[in-house]
Amino acid sequence: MITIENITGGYSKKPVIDQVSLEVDTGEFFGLLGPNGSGKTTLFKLMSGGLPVMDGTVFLNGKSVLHMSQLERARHIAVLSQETNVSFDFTVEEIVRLGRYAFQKGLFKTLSGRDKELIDEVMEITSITCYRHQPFHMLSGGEKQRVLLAKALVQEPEVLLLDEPTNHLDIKHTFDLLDVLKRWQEERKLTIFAILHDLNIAALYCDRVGILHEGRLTNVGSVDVLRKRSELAEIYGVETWTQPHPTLARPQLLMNPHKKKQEPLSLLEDYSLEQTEDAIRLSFPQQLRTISNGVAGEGIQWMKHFVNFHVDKQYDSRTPKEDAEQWLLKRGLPVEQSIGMMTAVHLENAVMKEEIIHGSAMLVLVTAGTGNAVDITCRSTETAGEKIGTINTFVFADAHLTDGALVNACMSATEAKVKALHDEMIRDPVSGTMATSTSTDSLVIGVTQQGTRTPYAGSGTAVGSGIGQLVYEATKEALQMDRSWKEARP
Ligand SMILES: Nc1ncnc2c1ncn2[C@@H]1O[C@H](COP(=O)(O)OP(=O)(O)OP(=O)(O)O)[C@@H](O)[C@H]1O
Repeated sequence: MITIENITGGYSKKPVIDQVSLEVDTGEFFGLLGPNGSGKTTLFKLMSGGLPVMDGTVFLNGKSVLHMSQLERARHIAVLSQETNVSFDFTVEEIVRLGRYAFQKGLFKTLSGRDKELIDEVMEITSITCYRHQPFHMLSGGEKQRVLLAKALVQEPEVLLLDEPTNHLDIKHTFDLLDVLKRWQEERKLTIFAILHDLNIAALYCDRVGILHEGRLTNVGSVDVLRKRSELAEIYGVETWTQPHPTLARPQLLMNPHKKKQEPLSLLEDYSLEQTEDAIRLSFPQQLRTISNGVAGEGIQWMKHFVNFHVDKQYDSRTPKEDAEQWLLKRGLPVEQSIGMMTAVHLENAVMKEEIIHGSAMLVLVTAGTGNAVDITCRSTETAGEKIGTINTFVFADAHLTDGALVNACMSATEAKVKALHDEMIRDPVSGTMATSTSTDSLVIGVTQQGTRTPYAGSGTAVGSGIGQLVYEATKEALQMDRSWKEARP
């Protein structure tokens, strides 16, 4: 365990680092963050003996690090600082070998067989074996960084102090290097104290972080401290948003540039509509913030084009996403900016409604078939087996919604659809009870993100109730059209 106790120091009488205390557990990866000039490198130098302390001390497992000889310190602590200047023209291998110096015995300090094996292993995992015989000064900044990391790792340290270890590295080498460190941390209980600038990298790799601000350590804790938007805005002067990583329980930050304001979008005037037998396409000149379960473009996204494709009753639905993406491409629509849904319902039965409700412009498009109508409260997963019935709902609103409000909006649209199914007496053909949906319904909510940001879009809000009213009317009418169409073609 490293214990930093009230450490104070700097370059003149006025200290840069002011009474910093911190404990880093054995086997922990601690990330020191902070804006330029906040004192990170100064603290690093005070900890590693590169700068004399004015007050306080640093302990490693209870023993004062600052009173250790250089050789003794090198047996426990490896340092990778920002300075990559190497005075002699050593080869890569010679530099890495220097890392074993503190452990070499005898008058001539020769390398043991184990030392050589370790050097080979570390050169391999830091991907520098191919530069083995090259002069260090002929390497790129990123390659030098990896060589110096290899030198630090062959010390087999208990503690590794790193000052911006990835600042010269491309994305692949950044992740490779941090993966190596993480593996050593986990397998060898290596304690890592690293200065990091990239908050997203810190969020992915650190067990705990702390932010240095004007020489004082603040916000020490799990990486969830990076969710504190107002603190980050105060310390860094940048507006941030936190998003969850899609597969890891770790936050990721998005930054807001101070960009020029976009032309306002008039939802009901600025869209274009194209309808053929094969597809209905609605496009906007700007991307809308969307939440959707469409076969193409699902999730939370920014999208411009919204397409409902007609498919044959016999459509083989094994690769719906790929098919929808191909159809988008055939129409010259970029997959990254388009939502695609499918329906076997004839598109002349689509219903579109637009209105300004409670001051918000709304546009709703629905196609409804009920062959696969289902009562979700019945336990059977058996369906009628007919593939023609699905309800596809496109909802557009001139509103500025949080992600939570987008979920609210989905609920509002769904509640309205269920009411329409109920009022049209649509039944689950298997259970005979009232249907709540069809088995393959799709929905998109698209909002302009203009105006005042609101965290709610449920039934108690103007936006939610507007969505509810229009979706109800459009779904009811679409269900009636579907019924009439079927009755006309028994
Ligand atoms: N050798 C030096 N002599 C005098 N002042 C220094 C010296 N090195 C740094 N400073 C000052 O100490 C303060 C902290 O610098 P430090 O390098 O520790 O910041 P940092 O947080 O590591 O910044 P960065 O993110 O830019 O690397 C700064 O105001 C800097 O000007």
